[in-house]
Amino acid sequence: MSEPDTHSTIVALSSGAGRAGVAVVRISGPHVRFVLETIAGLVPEPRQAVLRRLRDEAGDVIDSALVLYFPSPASFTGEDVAEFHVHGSRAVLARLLAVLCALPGLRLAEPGEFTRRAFEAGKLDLAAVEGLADLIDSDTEWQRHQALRQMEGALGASVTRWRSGLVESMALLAAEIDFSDEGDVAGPLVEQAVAGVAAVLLELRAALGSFAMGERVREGFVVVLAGPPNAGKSSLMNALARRDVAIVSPIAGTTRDAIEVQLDLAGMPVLLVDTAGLRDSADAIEAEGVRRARTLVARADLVLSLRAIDSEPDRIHHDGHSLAIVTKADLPGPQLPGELPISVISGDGLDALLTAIVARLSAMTQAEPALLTRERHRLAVTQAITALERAVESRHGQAELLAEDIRVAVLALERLLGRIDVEDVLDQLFSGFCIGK
Ligand SMILES: Nc1nc2c(ncn2[C@@H]2O[C@H](COP(=O)(O)OP(=O)(O)OP(=O)(O)O)[C@@H](O)[C@H]2O)c(=O)[nH]1
Ligand SMILES: [K+]
Ligand SMILES: [Mg+2]
Repeated sequence: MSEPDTHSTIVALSSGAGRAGVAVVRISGPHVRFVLETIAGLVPEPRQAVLRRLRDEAGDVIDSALVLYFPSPASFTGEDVAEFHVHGSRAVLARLLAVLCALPGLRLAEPGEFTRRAFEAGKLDLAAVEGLADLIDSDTEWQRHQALRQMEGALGASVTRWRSGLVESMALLAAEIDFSDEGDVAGPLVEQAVAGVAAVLLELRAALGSFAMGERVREGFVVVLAGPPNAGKSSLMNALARRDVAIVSPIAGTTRDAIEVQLDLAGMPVLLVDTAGLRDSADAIEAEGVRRARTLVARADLVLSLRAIDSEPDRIHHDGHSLAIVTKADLPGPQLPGELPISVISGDGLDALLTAIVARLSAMTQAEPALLTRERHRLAVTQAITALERAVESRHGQAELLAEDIRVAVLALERLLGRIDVEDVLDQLFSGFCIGK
């Protein structure tokens, strides 16, 4: 989106497209009061829903609607905003949008344009905009929880606190530079400034530690099914997904490509991956499948390591990275200590397996949702940490150099909230937004 024009009033369907009981059309900009008078015949009291017939220029009724008015500045975008809650029919929406866009000064919004106006009015910082995007995309409880916290400004509040700590240290250094004689050793003000920086550093390192978790919650924990051919990997995949995602057959080497399915396990987003049975194969395609399976096992958050109960129990691995599972427990055979028995035929052991998976993944996480959720956040905080480490480790006593390192860190942190470099991030983010957000 290049140079958005902010003089027009933007119009969009803000609820999902398609037939529905109710659809919400939202407008924002300087012509909102005029639009309300023209099509609803009045400007309602702020934030109070009124039931009105909406009419076109010829006076024909478009639909009856709940109409809401949010005067500037107390609105989502900071501008005058109105909402029309109409019946969610394609014909009603087509007519209403056509009538609105025919009015002078009105046009359809571009994707993310409401949010962009909110950002530009200072209603949301960039991290909060990202939180809003994640909330709209959230599929599971964990994602909703994390996104909501970010949208409500958790990262923004932390950055503001870190920044003010650093600015205070810079002020101490400025005082030191102004008042000390040249050649002096580090005075008490420098000591105090360095202590302030060290305190912020501690918090930045803790936040960085939460990044892996934040990214996992956004993108899903990767859980990989692995084991020899015919161990029952695809059968378990289908049982956990509750549908026929993967082909199951008694022929060893049935699965070749990795097959992925997204699951919501007790609110936790999981990407479950079925893989080719691990064995040495002369078949080039199967061998490639096995190679891919090994790569997936290496980057998984958790490996479900399967063995059929009627197979030779040669080796068993259940390290911190994997759960040992013995399949086909409805058949006779030896069960090894530490193995979780399951049968997709009887359904035995499946609930216990789900509980075990959730427990394993939960153990990787902390109670608080992560502050950093995107690579952009990780980069900015890493840059700030690098600059501050340089400040406290090697610049003792050199007030000017210290102040410069702190300034670099402050700039990196400001990037998180969008005070600088904002256009690139916004363009990328809003291209993923739907119209009306
Ligand atoms: N009795 C019994 N048979 C099972 C069970 N789970 C899977 N099977 C059978 O075992 C055979 C192999 O199952 P798959 O799910 O295709 O095994 P896989 O590990 O995906 O095999 P590849 O993709 O070839 O590596 C099929 O005939 C399944 O019906 C089970 O719990 N009990
Ligand atoms: K098979
Ligand atoms: Mg398979």
